[in-house]
Amino acid sequence: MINSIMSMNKFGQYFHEATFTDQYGELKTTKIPVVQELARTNQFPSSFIASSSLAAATRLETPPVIDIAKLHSCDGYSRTVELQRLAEAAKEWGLFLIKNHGLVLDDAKDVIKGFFGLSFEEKKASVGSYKSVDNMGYGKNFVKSEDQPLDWIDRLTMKAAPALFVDQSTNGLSVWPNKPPNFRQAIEKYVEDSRKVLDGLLQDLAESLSLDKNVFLQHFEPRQSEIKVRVNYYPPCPRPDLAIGLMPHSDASGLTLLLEFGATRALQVYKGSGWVTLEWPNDNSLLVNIGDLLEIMSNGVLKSMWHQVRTQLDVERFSLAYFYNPPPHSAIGPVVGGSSLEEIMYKKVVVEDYVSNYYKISPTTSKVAILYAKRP
Ligand SMILES: O=C(O)CCC(=O)C(=O)O
Ligand SMILES: [Fe+2]
Repeated sequence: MINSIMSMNKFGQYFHEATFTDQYGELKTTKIPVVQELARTNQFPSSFIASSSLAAATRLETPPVIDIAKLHSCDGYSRTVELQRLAEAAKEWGLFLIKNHGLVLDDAKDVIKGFFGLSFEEKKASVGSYKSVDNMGYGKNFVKSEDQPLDWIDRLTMKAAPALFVDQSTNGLSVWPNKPPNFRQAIEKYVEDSRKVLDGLLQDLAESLSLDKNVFLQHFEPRQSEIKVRVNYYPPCPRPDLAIGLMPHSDASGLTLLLEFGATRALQVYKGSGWVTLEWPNDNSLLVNIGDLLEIMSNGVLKSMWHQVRTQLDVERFSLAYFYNPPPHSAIGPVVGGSSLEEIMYKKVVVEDYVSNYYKISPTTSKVAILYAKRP
Protein backbone atom coordinates (compact mmCIF):
# COMPACT_ATOMS: atom_id res chain seq x y z
CA MET A 1 0.00 0.00 0.00
CA ILE A 2 2.83 2.40 0.88
CA ASN A 3 3.92 2.67 -2.76
CA SER A 4 0.60 4.34 -3.52
CA ILE A 5 2.08 7.44 -1.87
CA MET A 6 3.02 9.75 -4.71
CA SER A 7 4.16 13.29 -5.04
CA MET A 8 1.55 15.97 -5.45
CA ASN A 9 2.61 17.41 -8.80
CA LYS A 10 1.33 14.33 -10.62
CA PHE A 11 -2.22 15.40 -9.84
CA GLY A 12 -2.42 18.52 -11.91
CA GLN A 13 -5.58 17.51 -13.64
CA TYR A 14 -8.13 17.88 -10.87
CA PHE A 15 -7.41 20.50 -8.28
CA HIS A 16 -8.95 23.16 -6.11
CA GLU A 17 -7.32 26.54 -5.99
CA ALA A 18 -6.81 27.76 -2.44
CA THR A 19 -6.03 31.43 -1.95
CA PHE A 20 -4.37 32.56 1.24
CA THR A 21 -2.38 35.46 2.62
CA ASP A 22 1.17 34.35 3.37
CA GLN A 23 3.36 35.45 6.30
CA TYR A 24 4.47 38.54 4.33
CA GLY A 25 0.89 39.62 3.71
CA GLU A 26 0.95 38.58 0.05
CA LEU A 27 -1.96 36.86 -1.62
CA LYS A 28 -0.92 33.41 -2.82
CA THR A 29 -2.77 30.72 -4.70
CA THR A 30 -1.92 27.06 -4.43
CA LYS A 31 -3.28 23.99 -6.16
CA ILE A 32 -4.79 21.27 -4.04
CA PRO A 33 -5.65 17.83 -5.44
CA VAL A 34 -9.33 16.94 -5.29
CA VAL A 35 -9.58 13.98 -2.92
CA GLN A 36 -12.70 12.61 -4.53
CA GLU A 37 -10.71 12.19 -7.75
CA LEU A 38 -7.73 10.67 -5.91
CA ALA A 39 -10.06 8.18 -4.22
CA ARG A 40 -11.48 7.08 -7.57
CA THR A 41 -8.02 5.98 -8.66
CA ASN A 42 -6.80 4.86 -5.23
CA GLN A 43 -4.00 7.40 -5.11
CA PHE A 44 -2.48 8.83 -1.97
CA PRO A 45 -0.07 11.76 -2.44
CA SER A 46 2.45 12.29 0.36
CA SER A 47 1.04 15.80 0.89
CA PHE A 48 -1.87 14.12 2.71
CA ILE A 49 0.30 12.57 5.42
CA ALA A 50 -0.82 14.24 8.65
CA SER A 51 1.87 16.05 10.62
CA SER A 52 1.15 14.44 13.97
CA SER A 53 0.97 10.72 14.48
CA LEU A 54 -2.60 9.56 14.38
CA ALA A 55 -3.00 7.46 17.49
CA ALA A 56 -6.07 5.28 17.46
CA ALA A 57 -8.76 6.62 19.76
CA THR A 58 -8.86 4.55 22.89
CA ARG A 59 -12.54 4.90 23.59
CA LEU A 60 -15.75 4.61 21.64
CA GLU A 61 -18.60 6.46 23.34
CA THR A 62 -22.14 7.55 22.58
CA PRO A 63 -22.59 11.21 23.52
CA PRO A 64 -25.55 12.19 25.70
CA VAL A 65 -28.84 12.09 23.78
CA ILE A 66 -31.25 14.95 24.48
CA ASP A 67 -34.92 14.39 23.71
CA ILE A 68 -36.36 17.59 22.24
CA ALA A 69 -39.90 16.26 22.82
CA LYS A 70 -39.14 16.08 26.54
CA LEU A 71 -37.74 19.62 26.54
CA HIS A 72 -41.05 20.77 25.03
CA SER A 73 -43.14 18.56 27.29
CA CYS A 74 -45.97 19.98 29.39
CA ASP A 75 -44.97 17.53 32.05
CA GLY A 76 -42.86 19.74 34.33
CA TYR A 77 -40.94 16.81 35.79
CA SER A 78 -39.84 15.38 32.39
CA ARG A 79 -38.76 18.82 31.27
CA THR A 80 -36.75 19.53 34.43
CA VAL A 81 -34.93 16.21 34.19
CA GLU A 82 -34.12 16.80 30.51
CA LEU A 83 -32.89 20.35 31.21
CA GLN A 84 -30.58 18.94 33.85
CA ARG A 85 -29.23 16.36 31.38
CA LEU A 86 -28.76 19.13 28.82
CA ALA A 87 -26.72 21.24 31.22
CA GLU A 88 -24.50 18.29 32.13
CA ALA A 89 -23.94 17.36 28.48
CA ALA A 90 -23.07 20.91 27.41
CA LYS A 91 -20.69 21.40 30.34
CA GLU A 92 -18.98 18.04 30.32
CA TRP A 93 -18.96 17.13 26.62
CA GLY A 94 -19.54 20.43 24.83
CA LEU A 95 -21.87 18.46 22.57
CA PHE A 96 -24.93 16.26 22.56
CA LEU A 97 -27.14 14.36 20.16
CA ILE A 98 -30.74 15.45 19.69
CA LYS A 99 -33.66 13.18 18.88
CA ASN A 100 -37.36 13.86 18.27
CA HIS A 101 -36.41 17.21 16.72
CA GLY A 102 -39.07 16.93 14.00
CA LEU A 103 -36.65 17.88 11.21
CA VAL A 104 -36.88 16.13 7.87
CA LEU A 105 -33.42 15.25 6.63
CA ASP A 106 -34.01 13.28 3.42
CA ASP A 107 -34.08 16.16 0.92
CA ALA A 108 -30.90 17.72 2.31
CA LYS A 109 -29.14 14.33 2.17
CA ASP A 110 -30.33 13.73 -1.40
CA VAL A 111 -29.05 17.04 -2.79
CA ILE A 112 -25.71 16.65 -1.00
CA LYS A 113 -25.27 13.18 -2.51
CA GLY A 114 -26.44 14.57 -5.84
CA PHE A 115 -23.81 17.33 -5.80
CA PHE A 116 -20.93 15.01 -4.96
CA GLY A 117 -22.22 12.54 -7.54
CA LEU A 118 -21.51 15.08 -10.32
CA SER A 119 -18.27 14.93 -12.27
CA PHE A 120 -15.55 17.34 -11.14
CA GLU A 121 -16.15 19.57 -14.17
CA GLU A 122 -19.88 19.70 -13.43
CA LYS A 123 -19.27 20.53 -9.79
CA LYS A 124 -16.90 23.36 -10.73
CA ALA A 125 -19.31 24.73 -13.31
CA SER A 126 -22.19 24.40 -10.87
CA VAL A 127 -20.63 26.70 -8.27
CA GLY A 128 -18.67 29.20 -10.36
CA SER A 129 -15.21 30.32 -9.31
CA TYR A 130 -14.07 32.91 -6.82
CA LYS A 131 -11.32 33.62 -4.34
CA SER A 132 -11.49 31.28 -1.38
CA VAL A 133 -9.66 33.45 1.17
CA ASP A 134 -12.86 33.62 3.18
CA ASN A 135 -13.23 29.85 3.14
CA MET A 136 -16.41 29.96 1.08
CA GLY A 137 -17.30 27.89 -1.94
CA TYR A 138 -16.23 24.48 -3.25
CA GLY A 139 -12.73 23.54 -2.18
CA LYS A 140 -10.72 23.25 1.01
CA ASN A 141 -10.59 25.20 4.25
CA PHE A 142 -7.66 26.34 6.33
CA VAL A 143 -5.03 26.07 3.59
CA LYS A 144 -2.34 28.58 4.56
CA SER A 145 0.84 27.42 2.90
CA GLU A 146 2.10 25.33 0.04
CA ASP A 147 3.64 22.66 2.22
CA GLN A 148 0.94 22.20 4.82
CA PRO A 149 -0.37 18.62 5.29
CA LEU A 150 -3.73 18.38 3.59
CA ASP A 151 -7.01 17.02 4.90
CA TRP A 152 -8.73 14.15 3.09
CA ILE A 153 -11.86 16.15 2.41
CA ASP A 154 -13.74 18.16 -0.21
CA ARG A 155 -16.02 20.87 1.10
CA LEU A 156 -18.69 23.21 -0.10
CA THR A 157 -19.49 26.25 2.04
CA MET A 158 -22.40 28.63 1.56
CA LYS A 159 -23.78 31.56 3.46
CA ALA A 160 -27.43 30.71 4.12
CA ALA A 161 -28.41 33.77 6.17
CA PRO A 162 -28.96 36.70 6.22
CA ALA A 163 -31.05 35.82 3.20
CA LEU A 164 -30.23 38.86 1.07
CA PHE A 165 -26.54 38.85 1.80
CA VAL A 166 -24.32 40.08 -1.05
CA ASP A 167 -20.83 38.90 -0.38
CA GLN A 168 -18.07 41.19 -1.71
CA SER A 169 -15.43 38.50 -1.38
CA THR A 170 -17.22 36.31 -3.92
CA ASN A 171 -17.45 39.24 -6.35
CA GLY A 172 -21.19 38.86 -6.47
CA LEU A 173 -21.02 35.24 -7.60
CA SER A 174 -23.46 32.95 -5.96
CA VAL A 175 -21.73 30.11 -4.20
CA TRP A 176 -24.87 28.02 -4.21
CA PRO A 177 -24.50 25.19 -6.70
CA ASN A 178 -27.06 25.25 -9.47
CA LYS A 179 -26.94 21.45 -9.70
CA PRO A 180 -28.83 19.47 -8.49
CA PRO A 181 -31.44 22.11 -9.36
CA ASN A 182 -33.20 21.88 -5.98
CA PHE A 183 -29.96 22.07 -3.96
CA ARG A 184 -30.47 25.57 -2.63
CA GLN A 185 -34.16 25.13 -1.95
CA ALA A 186 -33.63 21.87 0.00
CA ILE A 187 -30.76 23.25 2.09
CA GLU A 188 -32.55 26.55 2.78
CA LYS A 189 -35.61 24.65 3.99
CA TYR A 190 -33.44 22.55 6.28
CA VAL A 191 -31.68 25.70 7.52
CA GLU A 192 -34.88 27.56 8.32
CA ASP A 193 -36.51 24.59 10.02
CA SER A 194 -33.36 23.87 12.04
CA ARG A 195 -33.09 27.48 13.13
CA LYS A 196 -36.24 27.02 15.22
CA VAL A 197 -34.72 24.00 16.93
CA LEU A 198 -31.48 25.87 17.63
CA ASP A 199 -33.33 28.94 18.93
CA GLY A 200 -35.22 26.66 21.29
CA LEU A 201 -31.99 25.06 22.43
CA LEU A 202 -30.39 28.45 23.09
CA GLN A 203 -33.30 29.16 25.43
CA ASP A 204 -33.13 25.72 27.01
CA LEU A 205 -29.37 26.00 27.54
CA ALA A 206 -29.83 29.35 29.32
CA GLU A 207 -32.61 27.94 31.47
CA SER A 208 -30.60 24.83 32.26
CA LEU A 209 -27.93 27.16 33.74
CA SER A 210 -30.61 28.99 35.77
CA LEU A 211 -30.28 32.10 33.61
CA ASP A 212 -33.03 34.12 32.01
CA LYS A 213 -34.10 32.04 29.01
CA ASN A 214 -33.36 34.79 26.47
CA VAL A 215 -29.85 35.74 27.55
CA PHE A 216 -28.24 33.85 24.67
CA LEU A 217 -31.06 33.96 22.12
CA GLN A 218 -31.40 37.76 22.31
CA HIS A 219 -28.03 38.02 20.53
CA PHE A 220 -29.29 36.00 17.56
CA GLU A 221 -31.32 38.73 15.89
CA PRO A 222 -33.47 36.86 13.32
CA ARG A 223 -32.77 39.06 10.27
CA GLN A 224 -29.07 39.61 10.85
CA SER A 225 -27.76 36.48 12.48
CA GLU A 226 -25.35 34.63 10.26
CA ILE A 227 -25.70 31.04 9.17
CA LYS A 228 -22.98 29.29 7.21
CA VAL A 229 -23.52 25.82 5.90
CA ARG A 230 -20.54 23.64 5.15
CA VAL A 231 -21.01 20.35 3.38
CA ASN A 232 -18.13 17.98 3.98
CA TYR A 233 -17.36 14.96 1.80
CA TYR A 234 -14.84 12.38 2.97
CA PRO A 235 -14.25 9.77 0.26
CA PRO A 236 -12.77 6.37 1.15
CA CYS A 237 -9.09 6.90 1.91
CA PRO A 238 -6.31 4.46 0.89
CA ARG A 239 -4.34 5.33 4.06
CA PRO A 240 -6.67 6.09 7.00
CA ASP A 241 -3.70 5.41 9.28
CA LEU A 242 -1.75 8.34 7.75
CA ALA A 243 -4.34 10.92 6.75
CA ILE A 244 -6.82 12.99 8.69
CA GLY A 245 -10.25 13.83 7.26
CA LEU A 246 -10.51 17.14 9.05
CA MET A 247 -7.77 18.49 11.28
CA PRO A 248 -8.41 19.23 14.97
CA HIS A 249 -10.30 22.46 15.66
CA SER A 250 -13.06 24.00 17.68
CA ASP A 251 -15.87 25.80 15.84
CA ALA A 252 -15.90 29.62 15.83
CA SER A 253 -19.70 29.54 16.09
CA GLY A 254 -22.41 30.06 18.63
CA LEU A 255 -23.89 26.63 18.05
CA THR A 256 -23.09 24.09 15.34
CA LEU A 257 -25.65 21.57 14.17
CA LEU A 258 -24.15 18.53 12.51
CA LEU A 259 -25.84 16.04 10.22
CA GLU A 260 -23.82 12.98 9.18
CA PHE A 261 -24.51 10.11 6.85
CA GLY A 262 -22.47 7.35 5.24
CA ALA A 263 -19.63 6.12 7.42
CA THR A 264 -20.04 6.43 11.17
CA ARG A 265 -17.43 6.41 13.94
CA ALA A 266 -15.44 9.12 12.17
CA LEU A 267 -15.87 12.21 14.35
CA GLN A 268 -13.63 12.31 17.39
CA VAL A 269 -13.61 14.66 20.33
CA TYR A 270 -10.76 15.35 22.72
CA LYS A 271 -12.13 14.55 26.14
CA GLY A 272 -10.18 14.21 29.34
CA SER A 273 -6.74 13.29 28.07
CA GLY A 274 -7.44 11.52 24.80
CA TRP A 275 -9.48 11.25 21.65
CA VAL A 276 -12.90 9.64 21.94
CA THR A 277 -14.62 8.33 18.81
CA LEU A 278 -18.28 9.23 18.78
CA GLU A 279 -20.65 6.34 18.33
CA TRP A 280 -23.61 7.80 16.55
CA PRO A 281 -26.86 5.89 16.04
CA ASN A 282 -27.72 5.59 12.38
CA ASP A 283 -31.14 7.19 12.77
CA ASN A 284 -32.40 10.77 12.55
CA SER A 285 -30.20 12.03 15.40
CA LEU A 286 -28.27 15.24 14.89
CA LEU A 287 -25.28 16.46 16.86
CA VAL A 288 -25.15 19.90 18.48
CA ASN A 289 -21.76 21.39 19.38
CA ILE A 290 -21.13 24.35 21.61
CA GLY A 291 -18.98 26.80 19.59
CA ASP A 292 -16.37 29.23 20.88
CA LEU A 293 -18.84 32.15 20.89
CA LEU A 294 -21.22 30.36 23.24
CA GLU A 295 -18.32 29.34 25.43
CA ILE A 296 -17.51 33.05 25.74
CA MET A 297 -21.14 34.02 26.32
CA SER A 298 -21.49 31.41 29.04
CA ASN A 299 -18.29 32.67 30.69
CA GLY A 300 -16.62 29.32 30.06
CA VAL A 301 -19.33 27.24 31.75
CA LEU A 302 -20.28 25.66 28.41
CA LYS A 303 -17.29 24.33 26.52
CA SER A 304 -16.58 24.37 22.81
CA MET A 305 -15.07 21.06 21.90
CA TRP A 306 -11.79 20.23 20.18
CA HIS A 307 -12.69 17.79 17.46
CA GLN A 308 -11.35 16.09 14.34
CA VAL A 309 -12.53 13.64 11.71
CA ARG A 310 -10.82 10.38 10.77
CA THR A 311 -11.18 8.69 7.40
CA GLN A 312 -11.99 5.13 6.50
CA LEU A 313 -10.61 2.70 3.97
CA ASP A 314 -13.69 1.71 2.09
CA VAL A 315 -16.62 3.85 3.22
CA GLU A 316 -17.43 7.41 2.22
CA ARG A 317 -18.94 9.89 4.64
CA PHE A 318 -20.93 13.10 4.26
CA SER A 319 -21.67 15.72 6.85
CA LEU A 320 -23.41 19.06 6.91
CA ALA A 321 -22.17 21.51 9.52
CA TYR A 322 -24.51 24.41 10.19
CA PHE A 323 -22.80 27.29 12.00
CA TYR A 324 -25.19 29.62 13.82
CA ASN A 325 -23.71 32.99 14.81
CA PRO A 326 -24.95 36.33 16.16
CA PRO A 327 -24.76 39.22 13.63
CA PRO A 328 -21.15 39.92 12.56
CA HIS A 329 -21.16 43.52 13.85
CA SER A 330 -22.62 42.68 17.24
CA ALA A 331 -20.58 42.39 20.40
CA ILE A 332 -20.92 39.40 22.69
CA GLY A 333 -19.48 38.78 26.12
CA PRO A 334 -20.08 36.71 29.21
CA VAL A 335 -23.53 36.57 30.68
CA VAL A 336 -23.11 35.99 34.37
CA GLY A 337 -25.53 34.51 36.82
CA GLY A 338 -25.71 37.55 39.04
CA SER A 339 -23.24 36.41 41.66
CA SER A 340 -20.59 39.06 42.26
CA LEU A 341 -18.24 36.24 43.24
CA GLU A 342 -18.22 34.81 39.75
CA GLU A 343 -14.91 35.40 38.04
CA ILE A 344 -15.31 36.91 34.56
CA MET A 345 -13.16 34.79 32.25
CA TYR A 346 -13.75 36.49 28.91
CA LYS A 347 -14.04 40.01 27.60
CA LYS A 348 -16.53 41.43 25.11
CA VAL A 349 -15.64 40.78 21.48
CA VAL A 350 -17.18 41.80 18.17
CA VAL A 351 -18.30 38.62 16.46
CA GLU A 352 -16.66 39.36 13.09
CA ASP A 353 -13.38 40.29 14.79
CA TYR A 354 -13.41 37.01 16.66
CA VAL A 355 -14.16 35.02 13.52
CA SER A 356 -11.57 36.80 11.39
CA ASN A 357 -8.87 36.27 14.01
CA TYR A 358 -9.91 32.60 14.18
CA TYR A 359 -9.42 32.22 10.41
CA LYS A 360 -6.23 34.25 10.47
CA ILE A 361 -4.52 31.96 12.96
CA SER A 362 -6.08 28.61 11.94
CA PRO A 363 -4.99 25.88 11.68
CA THR A 364 -3.67 25.66 15.22
CA THR A 365 -2.42 22.63 17.12
CA SER A 366 -4.49 23.33 20.23
CA LYS A 367 -7.53 25.36 21.26
CA VAL A 368 -5.86 28.77 21.25
CA ALA A 369 -8.18 30.89 19.08
CA ILE A 370 -10.36 31.52 22.14
CA LEU A 371 -7.43 33.20 23.93
CA TYR A 372 -8.32 36.21 21.78
CA ALA A 373 -11.33 36.70 24.06
CA LYS A 374 -9.67 35.73 27.35
CA ARG A 375 -9.30 38.42 30.00
CA PRO A 376 -5.68 39.16 30.82
O1 LIG B 1 -17.67 16.07 9.49
C1 LIG B 1 -17.82 16.21 10.70
O2 LIG B 1 -18.32 15.35 11.42
C2 LIG B 1 -17.35 17.45 11.39
C3 LIG B 1 -17.26 18.65 10.53
C4 LIG B 1 -16.72 19.82 11.28
O3 LIG B 1 -16.27 19.70 12.39
C5 LIG B 1 -16.72 21.16 10.66
O4 LIG B 1 -17.07 21.27 9.47
O5 LIG B 1 -16.39 22.12 11.39
FE1 LIG C 1 -16.10 21.55 13.39
